[in-house]
Amino acid sequence: MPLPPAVRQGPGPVPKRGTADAPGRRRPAGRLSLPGGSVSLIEVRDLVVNFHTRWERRRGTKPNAVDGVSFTLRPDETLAIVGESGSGKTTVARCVVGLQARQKGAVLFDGAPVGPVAKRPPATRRAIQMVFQDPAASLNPRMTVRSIIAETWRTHPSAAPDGRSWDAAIHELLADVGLDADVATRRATALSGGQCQRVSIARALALRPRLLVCDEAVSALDVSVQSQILRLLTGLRAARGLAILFITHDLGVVRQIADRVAVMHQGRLVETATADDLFERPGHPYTRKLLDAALDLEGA
Ligand SMILES: Nc1ncnc2c1ncn2[C@@H]1O[C@H](COP(=O)(O)OP(=O)(O)OP(=O)(O)O)[C@@H](O)[C@H]1O
Repeated sequence: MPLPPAVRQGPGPVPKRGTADAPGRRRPAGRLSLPGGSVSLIEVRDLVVNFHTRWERRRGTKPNAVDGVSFTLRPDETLAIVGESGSGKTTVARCVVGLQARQKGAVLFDGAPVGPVAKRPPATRRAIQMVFQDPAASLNPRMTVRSIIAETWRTHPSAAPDGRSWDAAIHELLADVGLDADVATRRATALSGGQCQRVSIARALALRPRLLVCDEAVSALDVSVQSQILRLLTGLRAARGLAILFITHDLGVVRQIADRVAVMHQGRLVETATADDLFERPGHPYTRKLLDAALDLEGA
């Protein structure tokens, strides 16, 4: 039995059905105004994704991995998507980045529909960068950190530093993520998990993105390093005017980083609220269950 959507939003007035965060209404493509007059950086509209085999499609009994998900993300906010394992969070994130095909729905960037990453204009590809769960695995072990960052500029020459040396720009990026300049000459295999994740973030920042999609980006790190990386992301967001879409199953992480939270359950988005509202007044029974489970874990 599908759960009914309970959509709330703040700060500002509760949106009526049909505003950018309310499900169920289709709008023509174009720039999208949110309540409060700002424009959405990302709008995901009625997204449906499944991994059915032909046989499963014919039987029509297996649920979709993502089933009619809609949300918006403002250019300067951090939206966390939270939910238990298998609820569809990563699939939504991969659709936003263009790494996952969809059966239905749309992803709009700056008001314009965007498709698979290979078909996106270079400027859009640059603007949306992803930081993955396993920092060591997402860095080529045979390359130095310098080469890893320089490679992004070879792929996207328009993002390469202008009028100064690449080494100087790489050292500046490393400083921005809290790493010493000598890390540039090391390989990922000679770095800690936290250092690798900082390098992954520096690599993403090298392309001057407008959106960072972080998929369980701190799950593989121990708790103290998690907090450092979350503080780093919060600082970078403010300094660089970034939006962050943060995928996590961990409500403790949500509390540290998110402005707003979207809760997914069995492929559906069941509640969207400000982080404060969600923790103080969870609106949906599934959200309450998640919060209770997190409290039980804390108390254990
Ligand atoms: N490539 C794939 N092929 C087949 N099924 C897939 C594939 N990717 C995801 N799924 C299925 O889609 C559903 C949603 O998966 P997804 O990875 O998006 O969930 P998630 O909430 O991110 O879970 P987790 O927190 O464990 O990563 C799951 O049932 C999963 O088994």
